[in-house]
Amino acid sequence: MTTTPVVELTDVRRTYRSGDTTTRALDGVSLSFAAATFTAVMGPSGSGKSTLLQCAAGLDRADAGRVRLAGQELGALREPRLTVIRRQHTGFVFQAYNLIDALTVEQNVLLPQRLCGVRPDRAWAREVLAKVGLAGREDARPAQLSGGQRQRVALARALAGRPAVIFADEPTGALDLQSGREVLALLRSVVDEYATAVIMVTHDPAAAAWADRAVILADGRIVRDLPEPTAELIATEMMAVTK
Ligand SMILES: Nc1ncnc2c1ncn2[C@@H]1O[C@H](COP(=O)(O)OP(=O)(O)OP(=O)(O)O)[C@@H](O)[C@H]1O
Repeated sequence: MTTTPVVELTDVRRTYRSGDTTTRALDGVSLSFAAATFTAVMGPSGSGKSTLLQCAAGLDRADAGRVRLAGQELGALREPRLTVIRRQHTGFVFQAYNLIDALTVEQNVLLPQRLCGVRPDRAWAREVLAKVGLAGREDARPAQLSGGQRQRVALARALAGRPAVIFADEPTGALDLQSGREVLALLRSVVDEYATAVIMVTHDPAAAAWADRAVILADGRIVRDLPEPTAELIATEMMAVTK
């Protein structure tokens, strides 16, 4: 069975210029991500992981190459349309949760729908909150929750729009081991139960081992693409590229 990739990058390049300095953050990256797959993006600091995520999500524009998201080529789109595509098809989870403290848990989850002008689906919000283990905490404020619980609210918010792909940038970076594992197990079950694609940047080989695939970047290029990676294999390969 062949399926159209949810996200596809073809020979993507992204260069940053500041003053006389030019940095090739992405230097010819081609990758595709299918539905119901969990990919970890790894690599040394400065290797281009966040840039890859931003370009794949349409938050940053490639200088050259093609990015397709949910069947649409992003390079051809102007900002308002790009925003619509992003809101319709993507969800985001960040290391710092990015919740709004003045809103309740449920209001945070429904915020992207309100911003889209879509009628908020409270029943679905409650379902995704139950999915992440927060049934009964709908009226709490983020400040009343632990870091792990806040990240689970962020995941519920990402799920609320029924995205084809969730981009997660170091989602366990600020969490203790146990809370981090809970978030990773949830990402895994979202992939398996909802057929969402998850693309997660992480520095942690143990976190990456929850994925179906680990892609390792160095100097803006893909240097490893490992199927069914174990933490040991990832750690070994990371050492090899960091040398
Ligand atoms: N806005 C920017 N302006 C100038 N240079 C940038 C900008 N964003 C990223 N870079 C540079 O591009 C390269 C790749 O950065 P990127 O943040 O994608 O790497 P990363 O692998 O995510 O790093 P880290 O693991 O430290 O977060 C780095 O050399 C970085 O300094």
